[in-house]
Amino acid sequence: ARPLKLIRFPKPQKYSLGYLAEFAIRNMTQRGFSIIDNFCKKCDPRKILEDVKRLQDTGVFKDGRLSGGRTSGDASKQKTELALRGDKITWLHGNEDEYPHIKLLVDSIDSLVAKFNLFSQGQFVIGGRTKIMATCYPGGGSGYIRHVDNPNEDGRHVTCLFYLNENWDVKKSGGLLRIFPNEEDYVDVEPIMNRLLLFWSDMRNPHEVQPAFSTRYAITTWYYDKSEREKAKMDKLREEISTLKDDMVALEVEKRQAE
Ligand SMILES: O=C(O)CCC(=O)Nc1cc2ccccc2cn1
Ligand SMILES: [Mn+2]
Repeated sequence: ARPLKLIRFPKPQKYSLGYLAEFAIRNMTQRGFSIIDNFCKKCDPRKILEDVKRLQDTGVFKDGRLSGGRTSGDASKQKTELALRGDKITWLHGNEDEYPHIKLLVDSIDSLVAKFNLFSQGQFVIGGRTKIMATCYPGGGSGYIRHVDNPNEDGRHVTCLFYLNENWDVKKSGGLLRIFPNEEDYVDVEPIMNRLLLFWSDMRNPHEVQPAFSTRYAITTWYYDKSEREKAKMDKLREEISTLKDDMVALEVEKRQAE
């Protein structure tokens, strides 16, 4: 694999949302991902970090790996498990008044992504998003093994990652997000304060978080493609109906046996 040169977003002037959306789509179409630095204009990103830390102090962050893989509980394997999935996460709507700066950030990302439909040439239609995920990698070598966000067409089309790490030094603290947009290349993205990273959520962008040795915060949200999401929901309903039918047959058989 060879490192791809990271295109740095030109020094931001007062770009319109329309321009940013067009820039993001153009880059994502060409390279699978796009980076917008100094994304937050209206709010101070340090205030967003304060909100996330207050949220964290309420104790709602859970081990990400518990929702994913299993932990062995075996101390010797702990280091590896930490590198595989060491994130601590919590979900929120993003409109909570107790976290006004997170709300401001989410509203600006929503407004940017809403403009994507103007430039998608019908390839996709953004319709809605998941809840907001606040994540903290507590350092100590915590990372996230290479994965694809949406490998099975669950409807998620664009991953949006907003980083909150002031003066992050990769040499000291690791924590690079490495994206593999194709078989030969990879791209290393530093999780720096006020950086918005967007990429297609499907198989086009396998990615990993390399072990972090300082506390590393981010806010993530996924935007749905309307039709993919509708189909995924329909498939889920069909699955539930067929399970209910099986249950009914089983009950019918039990009833007969009891008679
Ligand atoms: O923090 C970063 O730079 C990216 C980390 C990352 O990929 N996180 C992540 C977190 C996830 C949590 C639940 C389900 C799927 C998930 C996929 N990706
Ligand atoms: Mn991911």
